[in-house]
Amino acid sequence: MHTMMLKHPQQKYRAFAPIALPDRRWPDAQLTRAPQWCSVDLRDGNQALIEPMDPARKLRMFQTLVQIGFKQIEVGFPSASQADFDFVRLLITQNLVPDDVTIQVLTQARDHLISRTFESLVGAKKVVVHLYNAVAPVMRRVVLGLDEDGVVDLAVTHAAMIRDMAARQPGTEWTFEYSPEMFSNTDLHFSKRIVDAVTATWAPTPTRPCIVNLPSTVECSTPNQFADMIEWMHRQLERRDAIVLSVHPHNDRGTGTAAAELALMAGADRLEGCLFGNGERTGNLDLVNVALNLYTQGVSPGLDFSDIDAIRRTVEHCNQLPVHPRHPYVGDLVYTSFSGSHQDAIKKAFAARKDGEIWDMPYLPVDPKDLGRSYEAVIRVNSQSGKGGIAYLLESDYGLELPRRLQIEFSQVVQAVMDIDGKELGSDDLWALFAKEYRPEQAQLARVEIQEQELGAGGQGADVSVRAQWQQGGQVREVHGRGNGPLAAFVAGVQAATGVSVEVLDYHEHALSGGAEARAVAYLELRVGGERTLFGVGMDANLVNASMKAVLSGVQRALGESRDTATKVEEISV
Ligand SMILES: CC(=O)SCCNC(=O)CCNC(=O)[C@H](O)C(C)(C)COP(=O)(O)OP(=O)(O)OC[C@H]1O[C@@H](n2cnc3c(N)ncnc32)[C@H](O)[C@@H]1OP(=O)(O)O
Ligand SMILES: CC(C)C(=O)C(=O)O
Ligand SMILES: [Mg+2]
Repeated sequence: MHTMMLKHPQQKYRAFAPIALPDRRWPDAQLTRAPQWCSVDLRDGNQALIEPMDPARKLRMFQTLVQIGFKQIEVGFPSASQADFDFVRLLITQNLVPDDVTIQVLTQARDHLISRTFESLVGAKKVVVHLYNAVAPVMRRVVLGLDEDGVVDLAVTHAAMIRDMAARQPGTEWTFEYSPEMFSNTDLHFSKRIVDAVTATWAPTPTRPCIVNLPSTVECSTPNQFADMIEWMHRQLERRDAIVLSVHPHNDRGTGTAAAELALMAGADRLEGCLFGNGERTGNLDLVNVALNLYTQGVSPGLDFSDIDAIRRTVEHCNQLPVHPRHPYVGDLVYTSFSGSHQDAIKKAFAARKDGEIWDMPYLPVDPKDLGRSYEAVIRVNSQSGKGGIAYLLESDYGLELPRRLQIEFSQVVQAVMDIDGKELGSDDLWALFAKEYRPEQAQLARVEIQEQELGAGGQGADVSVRAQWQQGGQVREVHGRGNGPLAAFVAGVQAATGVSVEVLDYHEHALSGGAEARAVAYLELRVGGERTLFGVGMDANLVNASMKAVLSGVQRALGESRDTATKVEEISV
């Protein structure tokens, strides 16, 4: 019968036993500097791929890692396959490893694999030889068939073999690394015992340290418990001053990043992981995530992700696996807000932000531009959006600075379309909707004549008379009015022409930047027919004409509501 989730999972699974570390110090620690980074993309990442990388992809990955700034790169498991062996040979014989980069290779604690590993390394300048064997009780029991003494002996014998083989190749600068595999599932006292035995064999010194790498081969506890384990080892290990303490988290519980960060707080010096978290099962630690978490705390990670999208494309090509659109820092959607209230806050914060200020941007933990992203995708409009997002797009891409009440009015137009269509609207779509609704340029004004006459001492202001021709629907209409300014005169003319009262309640204007010619836009809030309040928008090279067009835009909209717009527009004539 098909098995189902258990009502009493304690019958099948047991909780991780807490670590006895009442005086733990890591909770008060702060991350103030970057760790040593080691990429294992070409080994742990590669061994988890559906199709392991071919030589061209491996080389591309290696060069990308070098460009990012990794100084330690695990390049393979040379005794496991001819492909891995050949790749290590290629790097060495073609001199493809920069002087400041150390390659690292993995080997099991088995004689023939170690011999083959050293064969692959002939002529290398600097190498980390990484030895591992399983230490967890289940692995001792079912895989190795050894008791604790037997496993310690396995590790020490092969650590000695490595030491001796390295001594026979003095032209290479060697560093040794030991990983008790499945450290996360192993009793701490046994982990300490085996690590101490290995480091006693290697006899590292503070100036020639070895690396002790503690993997959560399978993540099986909360990150605070992993941190307790790391602090325990950090405090208990012998020869600690001659050890670079490394961690190698996997992500089975989805907390690989947290585990790594807390492990650093607990005393680790070095992290192993992969770009964007590729690796066995749910992946290795995502090194980009940790590096950029540090960056957003003001700590330089020493790795360069200035063009994070190019790096993602390379990684996707090499791994033949996509990066999720919501992946931290790099996903397509991670700098995008669809929700109206988020958009509103971002728009206001961008407007308030001054150059050189500390980054304090709602909903954006990092400046997308630092990672080679533009602000274009920061706001995208769908049915969850509000006026702020719509206004932001029209301003960023079309230079329109809509007054607040016009934003509210136009967002209702957009929402009505969204309610029917439900699809995302880009700035081009929004502009098309705006142009259709307000016709800011359609009202063709021609032969505008403005005559101004100063009134005498007893009079007030100026007496202005406006005559204009309005070409609409293939016909030429005349508008003629008088007032104390061109706009007032024009409004009077339109009132006379339509028989409808028009009152200007509010007026905004600005120049439109961009384009060959200077242009202006006018936004008029009008009361038309004594009741309805609404906006008209006009654009023209001439500011006065823009405001006249805005009057026509608003009147057309108001009259178009009660009767068919096209015919009503035709009626607005003298
Ligand atoms: C957690 C990690 O990521 S560890 C890295 C794992 N990486 C990989 O496995 C990828 C590359 N691996 C390989 O290509 C192969 O597994 C090899 C070359 C390492 C070994 O291949 P094979 O000798 O054919 O063995 P196989 O793959 O079946 O591995 C199981 C054998 O290794 C033995 N073994 C496993 N770990 C160890 C160890 N640390 N020390 C000694 N023997 C070990 C097992 O006992 C088993 O031996 P058995 O066949 O006598 O029962
Ligand atoms: C070889 C070791 C470090 C490993 O990959 C693991 O335990 O996850
Ligand atoms: Mg691993």
